[in-house]
Amino acid sequence: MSSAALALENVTCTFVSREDASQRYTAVRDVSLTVGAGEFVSVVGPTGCGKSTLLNMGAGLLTPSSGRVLVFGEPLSGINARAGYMFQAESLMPWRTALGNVMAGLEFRGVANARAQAEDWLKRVGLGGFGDRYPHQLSGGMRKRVSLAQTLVLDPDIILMDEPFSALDIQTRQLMENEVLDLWNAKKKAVLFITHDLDEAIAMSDRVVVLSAGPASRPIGEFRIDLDRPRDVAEVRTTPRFVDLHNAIWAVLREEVLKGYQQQLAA
Ligand SMILES: Nc1ncnc2c1ncn2[C@@H]1O[C@H](COP(=O)(O)OP(=O)(O)OP(=O)(O)O)[C@@H](O)[C@H]1O
Repeated sequence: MSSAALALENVTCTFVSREDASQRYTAVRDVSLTVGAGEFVSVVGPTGCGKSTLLNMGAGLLTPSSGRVLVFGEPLSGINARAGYMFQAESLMPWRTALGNVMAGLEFRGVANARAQAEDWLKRVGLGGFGDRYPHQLSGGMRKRVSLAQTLVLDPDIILMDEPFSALDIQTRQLMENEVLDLWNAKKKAVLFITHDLDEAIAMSDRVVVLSAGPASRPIGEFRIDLDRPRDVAEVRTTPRFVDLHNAIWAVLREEVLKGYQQQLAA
């Protein structure tokens, strides 16, 4: 049997409060989640439910309190070297040019033709002529493209994305989503994509997993997205099948979003 690219097996993550060590908070409990090789999986759920916690465990940045993480069948210890990450926050080094940022990971690995590979990836994300610009000389969308090139230039087998486009305006965001889908289509890497935006999750994914509101979140629904590919994220939203899927998933998610909202008000 071929093993999944990434498998979280019965993982629980309990945080100890910094202020009071006797206080504990279980963010996620007994979660099992797999991403097959070449599969695009999104996790949606109310704010604070533990989506980033799951991703961080997959990245090896956080060790589960119980359960385990498997990467292509092997138990993960330490940082997941087969994964590339793209987070919501800006991750570019302000003192390096766009090209310098894309090259950094390759240089760190001692790759011989780092410059040529980085230039190639900048072209692929539509920034061929912008290699010598510094991050502050680029728009928000361009900086995201540089981040994308920075992640993909390392050719990771698993791509972990935590709300990478949430800071962008809707048009730029849809352009970026389509670009990611095109790049993914060409290479078919395993993707774990975290978002609070159900439309985005459906438009991009092969499978959408819904997490319950915290504490002790767990998956409460899983939906296969059988929309044809290639997809245009803006166009696909108008198809009847998309609307059906949206209604079905929202029926599960709605209650949890309301619970999450109430908890925030109470906190
Ligand atoms: N290092 C930590 N120490 C203590 N509690 C934490 C820590 N990291 C996360 N938490 C708590 O765990 C819960 C889950 O956080 P997480 O960031 O995974 O949620 P999320 O679903 O990604 O949230 P959002 O949608 O708002 O980004 C939250 O209640 C958060 O406050």
